[in-house]
Amino acid sequence: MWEALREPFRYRKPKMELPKGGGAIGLGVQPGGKAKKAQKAKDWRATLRRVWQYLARRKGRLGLVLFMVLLSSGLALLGPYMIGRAIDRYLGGSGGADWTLFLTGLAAVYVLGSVAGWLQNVWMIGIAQETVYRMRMDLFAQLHRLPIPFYVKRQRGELMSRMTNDMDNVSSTLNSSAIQLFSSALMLTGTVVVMLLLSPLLTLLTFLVVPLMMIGMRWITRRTGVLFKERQRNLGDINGYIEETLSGQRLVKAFSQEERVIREFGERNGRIRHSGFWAQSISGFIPKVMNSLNNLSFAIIAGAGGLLAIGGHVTVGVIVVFVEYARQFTRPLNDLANQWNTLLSAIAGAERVFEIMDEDPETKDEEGAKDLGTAKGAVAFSGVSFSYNAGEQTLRDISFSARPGETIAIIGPTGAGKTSLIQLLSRFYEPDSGRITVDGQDISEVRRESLRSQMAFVLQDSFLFEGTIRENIRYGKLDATDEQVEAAAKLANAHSFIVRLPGGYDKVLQGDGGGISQGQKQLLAIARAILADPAILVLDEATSSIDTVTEIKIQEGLQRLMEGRTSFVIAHRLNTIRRADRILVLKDGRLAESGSHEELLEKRGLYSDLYHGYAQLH
Ligand SMILES: Nc1ncnc2c1ncn2[C@@H]1O[C@H](COP(=O)(O)OP(=O)(O)OP(=O)(O)O)[C@@H](O)[C@H]1O
Repeated sequence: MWEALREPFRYRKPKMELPKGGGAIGLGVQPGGKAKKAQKAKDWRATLRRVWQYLARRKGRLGLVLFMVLLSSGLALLGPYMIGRAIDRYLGGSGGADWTLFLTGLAAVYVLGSVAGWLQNVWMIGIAQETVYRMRMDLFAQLHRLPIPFYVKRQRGELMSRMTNDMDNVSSTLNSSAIQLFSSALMLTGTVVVMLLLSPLLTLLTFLVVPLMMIGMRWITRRTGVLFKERQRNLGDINGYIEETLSGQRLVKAFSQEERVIREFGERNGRIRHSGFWAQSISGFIPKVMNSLNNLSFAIIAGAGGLLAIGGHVTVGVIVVFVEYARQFTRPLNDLANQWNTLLSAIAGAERVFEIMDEDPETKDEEGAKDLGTAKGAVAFSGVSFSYNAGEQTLRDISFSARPGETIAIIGPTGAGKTSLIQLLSRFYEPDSGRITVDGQDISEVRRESLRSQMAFVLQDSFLFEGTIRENIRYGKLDATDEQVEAAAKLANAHSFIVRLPGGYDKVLQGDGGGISQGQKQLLAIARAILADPAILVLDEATSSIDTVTEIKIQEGLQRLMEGRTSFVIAHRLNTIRRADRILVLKDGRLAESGSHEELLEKRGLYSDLYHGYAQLH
């Protein structure tokens, strides 16, 4: 029974999976010898240095904060000293006349100390917020500069966790812990100096407890450092899982996987509970250990101080000052230990943020890359080969050309490379060899943005943002007037369904087009592409069945969209294929055949087989 109750809380040494490219922060319980430890230390120092680069942008303000820290620490040392001196003077019989002055002075010291502490906090929060603001901006910008392959490998939720949880960790540490650490270190030094000046012997005796404190703290932080880092990673993991299962909600329901999903979530949740429990519980020891050792130091001061006072080596005032200072030096030590953990988890967060910032962004446009300008739409592939992973060629030696305004249908069995071909044209990926040109210009020599601005995509699953229908269509051309938006919607055959919706063009769509049908989503995507008015169009024809009326509307809308533009259609409908100026038949990454419908039928090759097979099915 007891074992069963204990089980969820049993401490298991965490598995050390260090994040890619990062490294554990310093306190070193991980295996790996000296070299690894040195590397880790270097890693966390490098992380701190990078955070410092952000902080350093507000050097002036930071200087003011440091001044306030100095002032408040100095005043905190002065208070007890004044009390000790007053006691000695009183006991020595010289008190009396200047008590009012003394009390006023003491009050001034404490009030001023509080004001300085408050200012230091407010200013530091300002600096921290600005730092986190800049880091968040940089991270978000970087996320939008990263290439598509990066996203293929990552879970969206896990990335979002870096943007939220990890940034929050950095933020809260900068807000308070960082400056508290500094102020604690300062207080500690100041206290020791004054204590030594007052009585070196009593100082030494008081400090007998320090090695014990150090050992206790080190024991604790060695464990919690790893656990905090693990908790952070577990949080990222669970966020990824939540995002994935919520996005795939239909799939989960369709395959009745709810129970399994809940169970798997439970396992992840359990890991967070486990690391969170141990990290918090072990770090919760710190104040207890410190308190006990603090009491021990009081006892030493009282006992040894009493003996020294009887022997005439110190005054009672000095003992009072020591008692106060003992409290003051254990508090910063306590703070140091507590803040150290927060700092560790912030460093872990910052490391995860910088890890993304260090990812290679989309290969930069070549030096001197040109603007494509307004394209006519002549597209040519010559000898293009491509692989996602080294050694596994996805496209081999593809060559074809399309004149402006032509419709090119791309067909072929699943996995033949149709989508990959389109991805190369839009430079989501770069070919291993060969050349792709638009209007005779090698697309690797033009600015990506100028290339993509000449293209529009209508994919099977067109994405709609949360916002009004009008805003969603306008995404194709942000400066379009309301009239232009409506004209595009009319051409796309979307107008009639939009005006029938409550709110019409101002109806707010929930996330990804919730609240409208699949066919309606496609009509909106077509309207968006019409408004963008691109020279080159990429269409991925829907394979899902849509009712005949909507289907006819979509076909009409698409025909209008394709007029006068070079269109690449991953085609599934016979009508589209037959009407195309050229058909590219892909098989196993090769261009098996190309030509018009009639030409290819005459060849009696792969296309003819596919066509007849398809025609029989329909
Ligand atoms: N991101 C990726 N990383 C590695 N391999 C990939 C990736 N995307 C696709 N592939 C592989 O490349 C090959 C071609 O895929 P592609 O998506 O281009 O085929 P497709 O003809 O569009 O297929 P479908 O008709 O099923 O959409 C497939 O074998 C696929 O497994």
